[in-house]
Amino acid sequence: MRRLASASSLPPPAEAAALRFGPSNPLPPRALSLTASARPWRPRYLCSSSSSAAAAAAVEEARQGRKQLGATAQLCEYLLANVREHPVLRELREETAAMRGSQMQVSPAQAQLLAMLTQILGAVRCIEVGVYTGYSSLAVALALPESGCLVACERDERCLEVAKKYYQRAGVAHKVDVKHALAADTLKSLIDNGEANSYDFAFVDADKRMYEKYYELLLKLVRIGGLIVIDNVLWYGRVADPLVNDLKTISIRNFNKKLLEDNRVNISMVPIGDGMTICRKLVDT
Ligand SMILES: C[S@@+](CC[C@H](N)C(=O)[O-])C[C@H]1O[C@@H](n2cnc3c(N)ncnc32)[C@H](O)[C@@H]1O
Repeated sequence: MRRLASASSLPPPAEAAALRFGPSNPLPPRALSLTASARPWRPRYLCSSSSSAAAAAAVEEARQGRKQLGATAQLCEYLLANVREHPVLRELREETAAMRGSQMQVSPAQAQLLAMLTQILGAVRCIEVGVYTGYSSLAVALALPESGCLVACERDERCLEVAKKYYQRAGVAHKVDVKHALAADTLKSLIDNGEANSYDFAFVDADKRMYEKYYELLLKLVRIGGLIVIDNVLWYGRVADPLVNDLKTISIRNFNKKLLEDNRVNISMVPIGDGMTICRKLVDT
C-alpha cells in the first residue's frame, strides 16, 4: 500500500526536491525546487524507488551496499560504479555484506569523501568512533601518510577481529591504534593523557544517543581548523518526519538542532549516504 505524507509532514520545498532527484526525475534539485509545490512529497528512504518503502526496506538496501538517501537503485548503481574503491576495501565490503549489521557500514562514496577530507586537511592524527568491521577506518587509514595515526574506537571485539585482518591485508595496521572499549571512555582517557587540541580529524558513527557526548569530547581533542564528521544525520529520512518520535530519531534531531546553533563550529550537512554533517572547529574549547 502506498503511503503519502500528510500535509503536516511535508518537508520544506528544497528538501522535497532534493529527495525526488533521480533518473525518474532528471532535473537537478535546484530546478525542482521551482516545481516542488506541484506534486505531493513522498517519503523516500535510501535507494528505494517506491514511495511506500519503509525504513526496514531502506536498511535492507543499505545492507546490499546500495546506500544513498533519496536515490533509485539505478542511480545507486551508477554512483557505486563511479567510486574509486581500493580492492581491499571492496573485499571487506563483500565479506561484511553477509554479516549481521552490514547496513551500518558507510557507503563507498562516503568512505571516499572521508578519505578526501583527510587528504585536503593534511591530516596526520585521526579518531574514529564506531569501527564495526573497519570499512570507513580503513578508507581513512589508506589516505593517511606513513607517519599517520588513527585511533579506532569500538566496543565489539568480534567486529574488531575482522577490521584488524583487513588493516593487515591493506598494509596499514601500523597506522591504526585499536581501542577496544566504550568510546566515551577512550576519548576521556585521551584528554586525560594531555592530547587535547592535537587531532586533525574525527569521524563519529557509533551509538546515536551518545552523539552529543562524543561531539563535546571530540571538540576538546580536535585542533582549531580540524574536522568532526558525524554520520547518519538524516537517519533514513526519519528526522524529517514529525510522526516518527523514537528515542534515536529524537536524539539525532536534537543533535542536528544543536549543531545548527553551535557557533564553535562551521557546519555543512551533506546528503551523502544516510547524511553526514561536516563540522570545522573555529575556536579554542
Ligand atoms: C554504524 S557502526 C560503524 C560503521 C563503520 N563506521 C563502518 O563504516 O564500517 C557502529 C559501531 O559502533 C559500535 N559502538 C556502538 N556503541 C559504542 C560505544 N559506546 N563504544 C564503542 N563502540 C560502540 C558498534 O559496536 C558498531 O560496530
